[in-house]
Amino acid sequence: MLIVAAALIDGAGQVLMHRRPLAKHHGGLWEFPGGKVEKNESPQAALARELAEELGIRVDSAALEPACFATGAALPGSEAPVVILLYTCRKWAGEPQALEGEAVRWCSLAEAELLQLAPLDVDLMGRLRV
Ligand SMILES: Nc1nc2c([nH]c(=O)n2[C@H]2C[C@H](O)[C@@H](COP(=O)(O)OP(=O)(O)OP(=O)(O)O)O2)c(=O)[nH]1
Repeated sequence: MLIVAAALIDGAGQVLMHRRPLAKHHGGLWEFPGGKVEKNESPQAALARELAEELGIRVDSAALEPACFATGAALPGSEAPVVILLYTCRKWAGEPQALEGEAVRWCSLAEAELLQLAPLDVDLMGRLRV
């Protein structure tokens, strides 16, 4: 299963983290915002769609820069391993809000590393260079 996620980085070098809905898989853990790539969708288009749905911001595909990836075991009921592609993004329109999740917060990378992160987001965080 292919997942895409974004490290939104503001002018002060802070990154936006998203807290997953409590009732979902890894509920309450923090992650880079994003979600599943649908059939016949490009990763960049999927990420722009997920950021609009989840945060209410508009992102141009050209503003998404590939950063790193992480892989994990298949989810229960699926045989396909989880692959997450992380992009950095420094330009968007609108103010990010938690439209679907529990919360969003801006933090320095050092602060973000101390959040209770979803397992694959721990790997992404360790590989992210901004
Ligand atoms: N960000 C992140 N996602 C993970 C990890 N491990 C893991 O299995 N996933 C899976 C869970 C979700 O199915 C998917 C994230 O996509 P999503 O946020 O759109 O999925 P969701 O739980 O809202 O599921 P759905 O209601 O859309 O079906 O990636 C992880 O460590 N970090």
